Amino acid sequence: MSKTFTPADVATHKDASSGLYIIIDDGVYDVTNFVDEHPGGAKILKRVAGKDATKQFWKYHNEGVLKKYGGKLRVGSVAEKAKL
Ligand code: HEM
Repeated sequence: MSKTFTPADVATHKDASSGLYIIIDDGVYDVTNFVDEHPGGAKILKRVAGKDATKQFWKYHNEGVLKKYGGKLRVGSVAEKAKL
């Protein structure tokens, strides 16, 4: 199911109780159940939860990562681009 989120909606999902959402490009990803298996570590993902992590994401990953995990983790799209 795909939803449309504003950056403000995503910002409410920044801890384990509300779920950990991050924005990459125009996508919103729920990484709540992924943090513990993230090869880059849980800490770094928790730090960007609720935020636009596009810059950080593309610094450490390539297209293949979103192709592999995007289908499983993507919960929707951002209505407007977050200001960095
Ligand atoms: C949907 C979100 C994400 C997914 C599915 C994901 C997945 C992965 C995967 C599969 C790797 C292993 C390396 C590779 O195959 O390229 C990795 C490494 C890493 N990730 Fe992520 N990641 C996500 C978000 C992030 C974010 C937002 C950050 C930074 C804030 C981050 C930081 C890192 C770092 C530092 C590494 C280690 C790179 C290295 O050892 O060279 N990741 N991630």
